[in-house]
Amino acid sequence: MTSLIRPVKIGAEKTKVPKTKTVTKHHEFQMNKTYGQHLLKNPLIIDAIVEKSQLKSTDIVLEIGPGTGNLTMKLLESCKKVIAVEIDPRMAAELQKRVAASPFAGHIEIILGNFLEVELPYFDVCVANVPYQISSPLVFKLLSHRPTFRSAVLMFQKEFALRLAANPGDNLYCRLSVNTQLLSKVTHLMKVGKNNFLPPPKVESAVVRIQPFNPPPPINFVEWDGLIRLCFSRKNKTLSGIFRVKSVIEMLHQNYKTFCALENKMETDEMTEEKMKDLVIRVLEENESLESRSSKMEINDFLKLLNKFHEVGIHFK
Ligand SMILES: C[S@@+](CC[C@H](N)C(=O)[O-])C[C@H]1O[C@@H](n2cnc3c(N)ncnc32)[C@H](O)[C@@H]1O
Repeated sequence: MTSLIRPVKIGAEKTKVPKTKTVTKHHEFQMNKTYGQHLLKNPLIIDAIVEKSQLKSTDIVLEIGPGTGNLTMKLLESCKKVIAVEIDPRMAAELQKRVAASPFAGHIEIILGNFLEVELPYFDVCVANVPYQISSPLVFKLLSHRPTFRSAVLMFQKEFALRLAANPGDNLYCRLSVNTQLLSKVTHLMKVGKNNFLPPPKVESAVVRIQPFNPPPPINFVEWDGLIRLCFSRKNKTLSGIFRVKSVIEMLHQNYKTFCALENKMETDEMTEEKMKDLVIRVLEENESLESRSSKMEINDFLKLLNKFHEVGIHFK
């Protein structure tokens, strides 16, 4: 359930049996591990995140998972308003109390709910130490939000952050890297050690900046992701090897027939699986991609390839 809360209704939602008991400056809380509750306790890291966010005094900032407000209080000093989406009513209540006792009482809106399910309002910048367990859907929810925001400065598990920012040839270059970098510029900003959190997580962390391209590229993301999913199914295999597999040809043949039906084109009896295979290999050959491996391909290489496939009626969804 999504609701705008003021005042916060404590106990509106049941929380799991707590695992870790943590005392912070403001309260005694029992942290809920399923919500990834690791509060930022180092003020220097908090200051660095706010500084890297390059906020304007007129900005509306979206914070995902404000917790007890350690980052929120700093954000409030640098912007017009913070909209904070928090799933745990105990955290939301604590935040509400903390802000009410500060000069920023009228500058916060708390949305109690699951970030992945709430309808997001307008915001200029997103800043958050996010719950790591929802990192991937969180990024794509932000990137599909309209109107496009200016930038997001986000703390993730280190390996996830490195994947987001990875370049062709890097070990961690993957589907997540190309899908994110198709839609935005990703910059790695800093590493953050476990001991800056309370309680410390098991993994190291890192902060990245994501700046969505505005306007977004005019690409059918379902088609794009279909191609990318296939190419990265074995990222070190040649495209020729990937596309010759029988199940892949069957899938592309089926897509071809569906596409013809949807476009009211004559169902071509002549298009057999054998011919589909020849067509696919011809496209790869003409595009000089037979020996290409996804692990080394740039975003533009994939875009060019997708266009070539579309030109001959080959679709990925
Ligand atoms: C890593 S803690 C960060 C807390 C705080 N921002 C800080 O840095 O001290 C993640 C926060 O996200 C909240 N959270 C977890 N899952 C969420 C979800 N799906 N939607 C919104 N908030 C969520 C947790 O309750 C917790 O407050």
